[in-house]
Amino acid sequence: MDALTLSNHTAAGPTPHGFLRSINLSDSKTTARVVILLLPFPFLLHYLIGLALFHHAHLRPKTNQVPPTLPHLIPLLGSAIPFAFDCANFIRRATQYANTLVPVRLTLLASSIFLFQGRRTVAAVWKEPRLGSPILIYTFALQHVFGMPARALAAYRADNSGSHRRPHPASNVEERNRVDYLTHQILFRAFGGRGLQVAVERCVGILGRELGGVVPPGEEEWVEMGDLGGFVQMVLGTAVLEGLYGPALGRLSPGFLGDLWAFDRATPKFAKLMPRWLMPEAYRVRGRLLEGIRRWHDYARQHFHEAAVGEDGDADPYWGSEMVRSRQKVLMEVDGQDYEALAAADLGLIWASVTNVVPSTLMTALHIFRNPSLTTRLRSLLFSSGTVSPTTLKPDLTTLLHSTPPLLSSIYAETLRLHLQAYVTRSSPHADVTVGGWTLPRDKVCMVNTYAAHMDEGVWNTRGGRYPVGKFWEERFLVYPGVPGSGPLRPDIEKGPVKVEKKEGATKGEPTFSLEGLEGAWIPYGGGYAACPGRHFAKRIILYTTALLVGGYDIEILTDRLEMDDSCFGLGTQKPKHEVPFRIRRRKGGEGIVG
Ligand code: HEM
Repeated sequence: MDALTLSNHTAAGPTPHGFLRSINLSDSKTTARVVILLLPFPFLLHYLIGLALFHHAHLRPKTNQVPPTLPHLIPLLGSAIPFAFDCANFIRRATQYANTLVPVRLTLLASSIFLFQGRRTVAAVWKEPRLGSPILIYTFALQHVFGMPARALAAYRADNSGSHRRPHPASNVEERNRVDYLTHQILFRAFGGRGLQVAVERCVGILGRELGGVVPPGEEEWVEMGDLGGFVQMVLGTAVLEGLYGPALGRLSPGFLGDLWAFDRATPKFAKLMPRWLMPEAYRVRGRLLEGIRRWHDYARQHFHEAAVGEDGDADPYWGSEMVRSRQKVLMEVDGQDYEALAAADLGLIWASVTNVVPSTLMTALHIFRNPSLTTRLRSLLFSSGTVSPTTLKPDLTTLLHSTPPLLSSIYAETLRLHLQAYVTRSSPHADVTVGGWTLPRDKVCMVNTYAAHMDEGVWNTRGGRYPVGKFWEERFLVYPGVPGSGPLRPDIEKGPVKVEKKEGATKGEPTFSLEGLEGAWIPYGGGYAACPGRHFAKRIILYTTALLVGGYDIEILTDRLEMDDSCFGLGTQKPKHEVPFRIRRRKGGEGIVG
């Protein structure tokens, strides 16, 4: 008889004591088997207790409770593996309870973070001024992704004064060390008002020049190319980089833009703290980028003079813009900063300003040009609305902003909804904070995931499942007058008091673009005081580039294949997994007037 077979049976079966007595523990093989059999029990027990607490918290919620912990098997490891490696699926599963998006606490390698999801909860996070600072994630990124030296990080870590003009009353950080507030002010000036206008004008001018280099004016032959992604990265990437940071950076380091895209692909690995020996090439690329920025800074320090500032009152050929000049002055006053630290800070800014707007434009264009009838329809609207001139075939920036065809606005919003996969991070360094009926403990990390919000079937209108949340639908954000059930929100949910943007293009009988009721639901740029400072710039660049390509060029996509790459989940805009071959030619002026 096997040593595990029970010897002490009762009428009702073996007793537990009999079971244990019956095991022949002197047999080491048997002991090992027993240990192996019993090993999962503590983990299972831990999981079951977690599960019970999790359900209890949702079924009998207390006012302002801390979000419950997602049950997990292994205590210290927690949900770290699916969080890091099965990101998109895990986030969707972890934030759902009874088909509703809910906040949840995740255990990750002995620490914990809080995911705050659900459109009303997210809207409440945006409105809470104590959650207005992203300094925590900013510091993490500067250290682990952008390579800022430790001596310079101390000032960022110490800054608990917040992003607002008035420092938090419990903070005693000196004014010149308020790096969070000071850098935000510079960004607000650069990407708001006049700063925004001249920056966009510079970028679109360079975009025209770059396109002309690929498809020369006057030529109407098709040019075939291997990858639309590479093409947009090159022409629009150059336009944004040079428009914001000036011509010297790229001239002194000709491989800079290529390295920036290689670095972008490696950012998830840097964020997961992968060491140098596991990805030496990525570290080399980052080293080259930092060296290129230092070279540019040195050159600008030597050559800049006030008279070099151009007619727009902003650009100069050395630093590139007022934004960069101001950052140099302000950051050099902060404790512990030096030229190396400033290079890392600028790598962060350059990465943020190029690597989302370019793939977002690419995906907008790709969705349009993959669908020839959509291209024709949009082209016709661009000409009939006066957005694109029928003679030059170029968009007019002012008209584009004031009378964007609602279809183009809807395509833009739908592209960002479908492809934005970013974590937006907040914390409250001084006190616990209650938002939307949930409490975030002091100094804990609160994250909002844009993908979870954008895939929320409880919020988005799918016209009864005809247009699933995971598929592109160009009309999702259009409201048709007199058509019940049109518009981005599910018809059966309350819009609530929130209104993000006025409807555009309201002409009798025609559809209008609407973001009504979507605060906390459509969040590609984050939200609240710390929302992406480059969002107005990004919107203008995406709309302008799309209108320029649709109005002035024919583009044929030479493949039906479109799979998306999730490897940068959490860090920004999705890109296609494969190359997208295409051909492009200029259209003839005057031909564009359709319908
Ligand atoms: C489609 C394009 C873009 C998307 C989807 C996007 C998205 C985001 C998101 C989600 C955040 C976090 C916001 C938050 O914490 O609430 C962010 C932050 C930021 N974005 Fe953008 N962004 C885009 C383009 C740009 C551009 C063009 C610039 C600069 C010109 C820019 C500069 C920044 C900066 C500097 C931050 C960090 C701000 C801080 O320190 O708080 N972004 N962006």
